[in-house]
Amino acid sequence: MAERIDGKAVAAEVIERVKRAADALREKTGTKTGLAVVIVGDDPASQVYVASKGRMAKECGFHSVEHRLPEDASGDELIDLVGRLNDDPSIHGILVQLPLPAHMDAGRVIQTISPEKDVDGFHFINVGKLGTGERETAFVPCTPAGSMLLIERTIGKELSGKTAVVVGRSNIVGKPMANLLLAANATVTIAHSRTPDLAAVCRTADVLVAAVGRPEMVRGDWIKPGAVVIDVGINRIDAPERGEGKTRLVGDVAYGEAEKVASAITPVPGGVGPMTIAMLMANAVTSAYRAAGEQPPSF
Ligand SMILES: Nc1nc(=O)c2c([nH]1)NC[C@@H]1CN(c3ccc(C(=O)N[C@@H](CCC(=O)O)C(=O)O)cc3)C=[N+]21
Repeated sequence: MAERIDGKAVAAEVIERVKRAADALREKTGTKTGLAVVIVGDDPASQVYVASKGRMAKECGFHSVEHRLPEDASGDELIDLVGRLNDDPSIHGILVQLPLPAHMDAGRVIQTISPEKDVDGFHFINVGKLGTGERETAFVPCTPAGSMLLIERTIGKELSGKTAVVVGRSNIVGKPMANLLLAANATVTIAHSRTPDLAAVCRTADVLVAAVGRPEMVRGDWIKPGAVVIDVGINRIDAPERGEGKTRLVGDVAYGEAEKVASAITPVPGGVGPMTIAMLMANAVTSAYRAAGEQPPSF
């Protein structure tokens, strides 16, 4: 049976280190790490995520602010708010919760966030820095950064000689994940919905990262025996066996099948999800260190 990679436990360790780093910075320079989360509309899933980000930020001793705009706010109103946060020296990290309402151009909004405060790592400047290996001053997107930390904890930092397959090519997960694996010297393939014989490609992977957003798409026989499997998917599906109208979370990997083949695998929930939030806190305190002219710790 595969080892179950405990993302919740690793995330708690990261949070502990963030808390200590934030305290140390405050003692040395008086800088209190400030994180602003902006949410537009009242999508219930987004509310839950934003609430847990706020809770975690407070736990880290941050100055934590939440800005809520109505569903029918204009793109310009949101951009004005981002501009004020850019100019506010008490704020070191800005996160605009995605998805935004359809009438807003999310890409345009993200590019108005100051790259120095872009703790999601979605701004072109940060994307370019990651792509060119300029890690010292970049922000790495939280989900790939957290996934990478789980891989390091499981098989180490050095992936030369290993084959990695990332299923999914989003700007938020797939592409930055591939860049991180490449930087660790893995031989990397990015596969996606139009890849012929996806199962055969996945079977080449010593490290398999599933980020497609399709419940339990990756089956047990897609997995190379002994592979490390990172399941980024968070899919809410109906669970009538739990009672009328009940739902449950599943990943992009059929866990029960995969754990019989893999050497290690992340569960859903309790795997990559908690790491995403922990890395957001790590990016925020890193930003505060940079703003204070101090060398941030590594997480
Ligand atoms: N600008 C922006 N940045 C984001 O990082 C961002 C976003 N927008 N929009 C939404 C997605 C989703 N996301 C998650 C974070 C934590 C969990 C998490 O902690 N999940 C728990 C379970 C949560 C539950 O029970 O629903 C787990 O997997 O164990 C999940 C999803 C961040 N996102």
